[in-house]
Amino acid sequence: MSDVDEIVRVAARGEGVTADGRHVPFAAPGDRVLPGGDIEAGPHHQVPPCRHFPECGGCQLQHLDDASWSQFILDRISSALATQGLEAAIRAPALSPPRTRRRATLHAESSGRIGFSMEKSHAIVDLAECHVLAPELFALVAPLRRLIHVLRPRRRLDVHLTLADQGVDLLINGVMPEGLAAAEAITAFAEGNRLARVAFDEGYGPEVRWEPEAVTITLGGVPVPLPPASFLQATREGEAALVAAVREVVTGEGVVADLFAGLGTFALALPGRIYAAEAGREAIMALKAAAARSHRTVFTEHRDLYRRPLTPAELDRFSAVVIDPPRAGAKEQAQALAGSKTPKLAYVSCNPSSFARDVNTMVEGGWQIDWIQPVGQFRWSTHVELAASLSRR
Ligand SMILES: C[S@@+](CC[C@H](N)C(=O)[O-])C[C@H]1O[C@@H](n2cnc3c(N)ncnc32)[C@H](O)[C@@H]1O
Repeated sequence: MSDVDEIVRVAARGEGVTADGRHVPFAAPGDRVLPGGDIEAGPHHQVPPCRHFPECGGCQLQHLDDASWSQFILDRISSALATQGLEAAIRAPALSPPRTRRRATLHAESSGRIGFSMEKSHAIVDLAECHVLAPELFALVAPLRRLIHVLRPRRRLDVHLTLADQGVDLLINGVMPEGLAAAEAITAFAEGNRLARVAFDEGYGPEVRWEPEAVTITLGGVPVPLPPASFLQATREGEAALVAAVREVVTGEGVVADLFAGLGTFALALPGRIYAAEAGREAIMALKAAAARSHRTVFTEHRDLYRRPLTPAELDRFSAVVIDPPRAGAKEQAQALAGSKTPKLAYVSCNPSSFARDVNTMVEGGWQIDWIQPVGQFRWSTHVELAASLSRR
């Protein structure tokens, strides 16, 4: 067999790729593709720990060891930069351990099936085990199966699970339970499993049915009211890695801007005075209330940064800017940053392609990438996150 049949890298969607460009599903770097198409496992091929792999859409890369998963993450970032003609120093990825996901959306149907959607299909994998969810979240799968039988939903449900300070916060989208039997079942379920909150949403906003104590999430040491279905970094470890990287960038005096601030993952973890902008009204109100109670100086603004990005003149007031947009990136805000005089930027991204596009705009405006810290908080998935330090050349 010739060398060309060895897997040399992993493509964006997770298939192994041979030196001559052939894509081979579930193959790791170092695996050899035998003439009949069978794979001979190499040193980076691990036995996938979960019985649901590869059908379950929750994980695509369980056949990779951590070294080749890290390399996959590095390749995604460097190839996204290369499409814009950029290069940068990329640090070793910070990988979240198994069973640390504190936020996940499962799907469920009236038969009681509950789990992630199958890879490339809407069918639900009925979860018997999970190696990515935090144990507190996975422990609810069996009780939820029983509850869903009682609720008899007419359509498929989305089940949002978040590990809050008080325990698991559950939001079920797609059904509004009616009648005494359902109400009793919900109370017994919530009490029996010590849930922090149970809410339902049939399309008109979440209706809370159980919340014995106001639910919070502690960010930067500050308990923040947690509105149902809020954004949170997927793991505590991922949050810590992103915060540590951002803190390396934001060191000076003056006011720091936190754009796309959410509940304040960065605003509350940074020293000094912070301006925080966010389009989610409930999130920015929660951050404002939490900051006031803890005597942190956080000036909050409810603002749509796509329609109304901060102007260069507004940006010039800040000693540093943190930006953490959704997957689409922040094209208009990057253009304004390119034209501003603010000296330092921490760019946190969940999409290397939009990150590279935005950063390219800034590089053309006189910025440079100092370093990139990749973060793998969606273990064994193809999602890649990062925090980058940028400064003026
Ligand atoms: C990736 S999350 C980051 C949140 C926060 N920095 C954190 O780490 O928890 C992106 C945030 O951008 C907010 N967002 C989405 N579109 C926005 C817009 N047009 N203007 C301002 N904020 C927006 C979302 O509500 C969400 O809180």
